[in-house]
Amino acid sequence: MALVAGVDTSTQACKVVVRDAASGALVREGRAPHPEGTEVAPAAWAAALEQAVAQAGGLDDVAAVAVGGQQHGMVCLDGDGRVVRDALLWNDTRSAGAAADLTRELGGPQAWADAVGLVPVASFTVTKLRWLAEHEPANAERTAAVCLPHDWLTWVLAGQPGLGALVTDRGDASGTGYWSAATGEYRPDLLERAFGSTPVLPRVLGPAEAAGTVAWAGTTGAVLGPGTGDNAAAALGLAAEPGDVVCSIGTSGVVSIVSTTPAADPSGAVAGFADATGNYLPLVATLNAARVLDATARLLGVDHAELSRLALSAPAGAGGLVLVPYLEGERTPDRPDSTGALHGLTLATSTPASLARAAVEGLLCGLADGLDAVRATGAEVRRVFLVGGGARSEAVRRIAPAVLGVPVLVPPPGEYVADGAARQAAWVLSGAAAAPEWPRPGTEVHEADPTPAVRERYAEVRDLTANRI
Ligand SMILES: Nc1ncnc2c1ncn2[C@@H]1O[C@H](COP(=O)(O)OP(=O)(O)O)[C@@H](O)[C@H]1O
Ligand SMILES: O=C(CO)[C@@H](O)[C@H](O)COP(=O)(O)O
Repeated sequence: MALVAGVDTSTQACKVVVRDAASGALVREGRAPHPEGTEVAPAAWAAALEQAVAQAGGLDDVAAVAVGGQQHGMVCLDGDGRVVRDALLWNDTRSAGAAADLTRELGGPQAWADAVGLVPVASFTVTKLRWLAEHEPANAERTAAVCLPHDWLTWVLAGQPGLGALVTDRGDASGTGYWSAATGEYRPDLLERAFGSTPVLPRVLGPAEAAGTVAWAGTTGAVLGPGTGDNAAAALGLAAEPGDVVCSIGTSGVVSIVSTTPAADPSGAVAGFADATGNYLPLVATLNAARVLDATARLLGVDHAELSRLALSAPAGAGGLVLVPYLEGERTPDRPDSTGALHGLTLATSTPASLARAAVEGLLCGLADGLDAVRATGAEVRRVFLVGGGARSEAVRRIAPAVLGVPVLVPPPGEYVADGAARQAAWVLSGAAAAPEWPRPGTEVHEADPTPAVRERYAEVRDLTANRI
């Protein structure tokens, strides 16, 4: 029995699954937390990987490994392969001004959508590089190569074999802002425009192209997959097909759709990413998802089970209470400096149940706007899967179909990003033309009468927010 391992180096934690390459059966798993914050030393990801791998029983008997990871984070390496500064993560908003400058300088949103399928916002790597060039010129000067969290961890697993050996894949490259999913090419001119020079970039591998072999922490020889961004990995883990939407409620809220055609949305709502199979993955992401539930539970002094019970005990619309959940600023819509807001407080709505309901509905309204934006690109939505830590909430699972206005398919709680990475590893190992057919996770179907009034009231107030001080 050949075993494969999949890693999810996500925002809040590192998760590892070991699966049977032929059947996909789960054999062992492990996880370890990542540090808080939007600026993180990559060494912390390597340490969490070691811990999670140890918990998952090691990699000695594993034939192939691949890494899925949080997208967009800027990892800068010097000429000797040392990390230049802490990585700026996808949810770090300090480069919002750089995003606006870059957009203007190239001639506006349409020019960026045409060039690389996305319009710069603070999340994308290209804006972080502009920020670095402007604010930390000495660090920019020392930067000999730039890569993403999953690229870096793949390179660490390979034994850090020199900058020329850095690799990435289409899925993650498409979130940089200097690689086009439509053409499959880097745009060094855009990198030069943003950063003032063109550091070494990872080679973009095909979906099942080997990235070398593991030489790490006493383990050698396992084949390395190219890895991919977490959302492309989740789609692969769920065996999503064209028209399938994956709605993920993790640190980020994501609505992505597998598509046979690239997207280029000049409104900036939908980013024209690639997937991990050779297709495309138009995607909307918000900065505020599961942590809105964490924060509301903390405010109310309850755990997630009680928050869910409270939310379900209140009526749809929470009696008019609306939580605009921009607790970390927001990316879609582009409100990097915004804060959250509570509208509609009355004596009647000043209850834990109303607040719990408003929190669940607020985060889901952001995702429903995302689903609308995906549809507005012309994409035909076939099915909607709901995954991520937030989908463990019963209230989220039951209220989602009402707010989204479609039935949602909820697979069992699991690590679908790590599963997708494991499936990619099995694919690379097999040398076959397509990923192995592992049994699809069964899904629970949640249906509910749509509640458009909830979205209408949310739309009335979502721009009425204060900026942070
Ligand atoms: N039962 C639950 N109800 C609501 N939120 C939950 C529940 N269980 C976990 N979470 C939240 O889900 C988030 C983690 O989800 P995950 O998809 O693993 O995130 P990420 O991939 O960004 O690290 C955390 O914020 C956690 O508090
Ligand atoms: O920025 C994006 C996608 O564009 C996020 O999806 C990040 O990739 C982080 O995801 P999670 O840690 O929430 O899974």
